[in-house]
Amino acid sequence: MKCATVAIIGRPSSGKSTLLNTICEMKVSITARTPQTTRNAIRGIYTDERGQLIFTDTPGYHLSDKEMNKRLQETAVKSLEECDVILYMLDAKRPAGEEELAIAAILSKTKTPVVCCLNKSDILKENEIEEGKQFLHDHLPDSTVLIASAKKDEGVDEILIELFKLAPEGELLYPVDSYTDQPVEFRVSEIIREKAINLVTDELPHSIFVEIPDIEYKEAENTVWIRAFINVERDSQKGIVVGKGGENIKKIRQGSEKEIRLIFPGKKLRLDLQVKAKDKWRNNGIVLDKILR
Ligand SMILES: Nc1nc2c(ncn2[C@@H]2O[C@H](COP(=O)(O)OP(=O)(O)OP(=O)(O)O)[C@@H](O)[C@H]2O)c(=O)[nH]1
Repeated sequence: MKCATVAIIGRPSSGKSTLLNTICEMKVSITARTPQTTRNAIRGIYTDERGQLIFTDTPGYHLSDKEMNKRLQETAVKSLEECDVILYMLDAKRPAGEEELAIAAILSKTKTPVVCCLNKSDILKENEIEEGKQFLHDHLPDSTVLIASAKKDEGVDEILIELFKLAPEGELLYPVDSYTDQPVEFRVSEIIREKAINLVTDELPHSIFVEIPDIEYKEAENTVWIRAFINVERDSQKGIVVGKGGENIKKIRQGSEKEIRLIFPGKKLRLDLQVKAKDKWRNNGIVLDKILR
């Protein structure tokens, strides 16, 4: 049996969450059109007859001094030091800039083996593939390079083959039917956050975080009752999330309920959603500690 922890790293929007979801066949990490939507080191677990791969989805590596971005980088680097294999995702559609060089520089210094994946093959042109390969050859000559489309599930089996090749021998760390070890509150909050930011993506994608103060199972009614707060930074932003006549919040609720039900099969669901303003939570250490666990 093989068992490995795999850290997925890459620039924002390179497709890390999409790949994790394709591999784990269940929503474990939110995906969005806006970069930097992944804030935590999230785990997805893949198990088959070869063994188990435990994935950490690092936040998109992003160069900036702001406290939030600094924390995101710390989380990313920490996951690299603790894992058995690194899976480096590149979106070769975008030219390699300063951020890509910074990631490659960090990876070239680690002793952990690196598998590189040129992602979005479904939309890549031949010259973009060649440029991506050249970049990796120049900066990470010892790493394996694969080409895949996380979205279309093409080349993903080859990624698994390579990861298992590099995985050390070991017993399974999680039961065979697990696909994540995230607490239920966190998964629920991420589903709601995804629905919210995808609706108000241009106005305030990074101003939103979701808190779940209560999840209760009422046995007599066979109902899971969830209370959730969608927090924004200013009072004036509340209306954007709620939408005209409540249309946005309705869509957020409906979209979220559909996915949250999958977490509680056979049970009824009641989701109470409230939008609140939490002043400048992005520069608030206590709030950051809470959401960047
Ligand atoms: N065409 C195409 N689009 C993809 C592919 N993989 C991901 N995308 C899209 O790229 C965007 C970003 O994908 P994510 O999976 O959220 O990217 P990420 O690397 O997790 O982003 P962060 O959380 O910001 O670090 C989404 O719109 C995805 O649908 C792919 O293989 N092909």
